[in-house]
Amino acid sequence: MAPCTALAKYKLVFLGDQSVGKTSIITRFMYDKFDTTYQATIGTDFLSATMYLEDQTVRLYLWDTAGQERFRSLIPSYIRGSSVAVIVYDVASRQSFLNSSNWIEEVRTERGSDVIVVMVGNKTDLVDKRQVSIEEGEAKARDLSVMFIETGAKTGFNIKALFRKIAAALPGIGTLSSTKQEDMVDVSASQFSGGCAC
Ligand SMILES: Nc1nc2c(ncn2[C@@H]2O[C@H](COP(=O)(O)OP(=O)(O)OP(=O)(O)O)[C@@H](O)[C@H]2O)c(=O)[nH]1
Repeated sequence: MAPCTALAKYKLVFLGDQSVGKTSIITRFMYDKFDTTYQATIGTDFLSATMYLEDQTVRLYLWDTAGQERFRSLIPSYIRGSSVAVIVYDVASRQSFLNSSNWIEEVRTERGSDVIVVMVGNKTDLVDKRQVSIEEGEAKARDLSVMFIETGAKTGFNIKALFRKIAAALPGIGTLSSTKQEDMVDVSASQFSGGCAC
């Protein structure tokens, strides 16, 4: 087994209503693939990614949770210990946007301010079905003091930018002093597949 080098590790939990695109965002980031068939996440899925930043490597543990109501009681245990909470809504579903407040509240209850929260409006390709404008998303994020970005898992729009934004905000990655930190983070991910137990 390879020796463990000091590697910064972070838990990212993906939350949001059923079918907003949590799994699709992760799949696009990890494998650059998109699947139109919907397969509900059962409980939670777990992936580990190594991310190569400008001058350091970090390991991200991605927790892809189920949006379905019947798994709701499990959510606090998934949020526990997370460094980052990614709250996803569907820009074509106003309800999922409204519900994003509840998800953020749940994160705050569990983690207080010890967590980076990113609100993500996904499915930007659904131009004709859009029910939530980017301005509304930005305003809500500002009100709730969380980060914000719109993405399109289907087209790949802003997926790398999302992870770049997260990486630049991670505690311990603050050595990049530029105000444009995000621009300095080169994101590429590979699935971690053993070799080191850390
Ligand atoms: N048009 C469009 N469809 C998308 C996009 N992202 C996801 N979808 C579709 O939306 C459906 C749900 O996507 P998932 O990624 O499974 O959603 P989820 O949030 O993980 O769902 P749960 O596991 O039930 O919580 C699938 O049919 C995806 O193909 C997108 O950017 N654009």
